Amino acid sequence: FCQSLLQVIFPPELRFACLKFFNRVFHLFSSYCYFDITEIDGVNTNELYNAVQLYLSSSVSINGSRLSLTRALNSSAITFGLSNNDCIVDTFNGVTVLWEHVVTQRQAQTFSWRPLPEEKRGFTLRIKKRDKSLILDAYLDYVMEKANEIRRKNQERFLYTNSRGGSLDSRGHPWESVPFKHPSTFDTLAMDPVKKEEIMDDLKDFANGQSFYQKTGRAWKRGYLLYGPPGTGKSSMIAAMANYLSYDIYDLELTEVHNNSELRKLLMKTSSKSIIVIEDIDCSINLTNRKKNNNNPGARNYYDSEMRSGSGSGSGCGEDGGNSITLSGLLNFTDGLWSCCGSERIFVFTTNHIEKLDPALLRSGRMDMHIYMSYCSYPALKILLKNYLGYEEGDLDDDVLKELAEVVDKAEMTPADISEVLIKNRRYKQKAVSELLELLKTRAERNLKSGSLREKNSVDIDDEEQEKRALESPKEGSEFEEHCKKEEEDEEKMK
Ligand SMILES: Nc1ncnc2c1ncn2[C@@H]1O[C@H](COP(=O)(O)OP(=O)(O)OP(=O)(O)O)[C@@H](O)[C@H]1O
Ligand SMILES: [Mg+2]
Repeated sequence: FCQSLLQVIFPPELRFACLKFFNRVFHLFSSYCYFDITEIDGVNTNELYNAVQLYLSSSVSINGSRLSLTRALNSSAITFGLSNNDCIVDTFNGVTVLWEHVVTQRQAQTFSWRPLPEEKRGFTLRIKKRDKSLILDAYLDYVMEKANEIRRKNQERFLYTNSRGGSLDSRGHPWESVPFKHPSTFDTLAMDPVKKEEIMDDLKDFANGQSFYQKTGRAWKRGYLLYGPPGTGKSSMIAAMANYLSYDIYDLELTEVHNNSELRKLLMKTSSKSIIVIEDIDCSINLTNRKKNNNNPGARNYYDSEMRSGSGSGSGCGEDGGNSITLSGLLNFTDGLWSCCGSERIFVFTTNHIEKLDPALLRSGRMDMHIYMSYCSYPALKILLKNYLGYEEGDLDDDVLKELAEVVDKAEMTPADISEVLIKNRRYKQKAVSELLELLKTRAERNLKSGSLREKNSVDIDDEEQEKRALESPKEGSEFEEHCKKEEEDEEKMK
């Protein structure tokens, strides 16, 4: 009776209005403001909700008494989250904020274009009114950025290739992908530790250099040229770079690209935080024979004028059977205005023959760092012995180490050759070392006899010299550049 009396005196409309009024008064005098971030915003999923959830997963420690655990599809990690109606305090720029995870049952399903979950989930952010203008925007940006970082770390990364030869998939994507699982890291990479450290620092500086690139007006990208004999770890280095920075890899098969505009489209479809790789660049484009009457009809010649234009050759029919990609197109790809559609990209070219590359590719500013992957040196050998046999610094006899140090440079063996010997005998460590020593000695002797012996220093100098020569050979710019200039002049005349 009382209940129905109350309902008569206070009909629901009146009660609702009262509640609203008290709520208003409360908020007027409260020193806090509240922001609701609901999981579903209208009909769309609210990206910010997912970001907040991920971000809080990095701050919610395992100490919490009740946490929700999730593992997303394709993810390699479990993330912790706030349980229903739990709170967590966070600080940003010295300001404290409170996050609450609010979960309520959804009212009887109203009409919707798509079925909604039974629970209504959202985060409420509480900030002191006086702090709101100070941090809100910057804080939310920070949350989004952190969430992306976590997502990238947890997410399996991908290796993309353009092996379909220009055709698109059902989503209009020219790249095919597989999960990237290469185990190579900078720890497993056998090379001079000082050089390795230098490369790792360079990569970290690049990845953390957003403000630097902005300040200096440079596109946020970096180019590495890896050169050296086969089996010295160029591909392994690329995998290590990707694993170190948690980047995706786009393995660009130039022979599958028909013209420059296709190359540009491929570039536009790459995501940021990725490494774009062109392996064996000297084989992909004919950089040796610079004359038109080249002996190798299958290879592409970037001096051919129709090929250089790229844009006009939509059909992609050059005299070389459909490929009209050019060096200028390639340089535009890495250097031109298109190269910065998106950001945080690393270009890596590899070659076994640096001397075959056009100086236009080597000139400073094109490829920021030239990395020579050398035959196995003594410090690199120590890394291989540690990785394959578990030998630490003091585990091996001093005499054996001395002998190894003496012959390893003279033997000119690649880390790939040496790891073969070690893998074969990995269960018999001593046998592995003695067999390796024998092989190194034989190779060193053979090299001595065949007269190809070079001291380590002169090896380095030779390669550097080779590079220098390649850079210096054209006094007035490369043949390629002169050719371009001449063509421009011809065009002017035609006009
Ligand atoms: N520096 C290195 N450190 C560790 N392992 C190496 C190194 N170099 C080569 N290897 C081993 O040898 C194999 C071949 O190496 P990789 O494919 O990286 O050589 P590459 O320089 O890319 O050769 P290519 O010029 O033929 O492409 C790899 O599986 C790797 O395990
Ligand atoms: Mg390789």
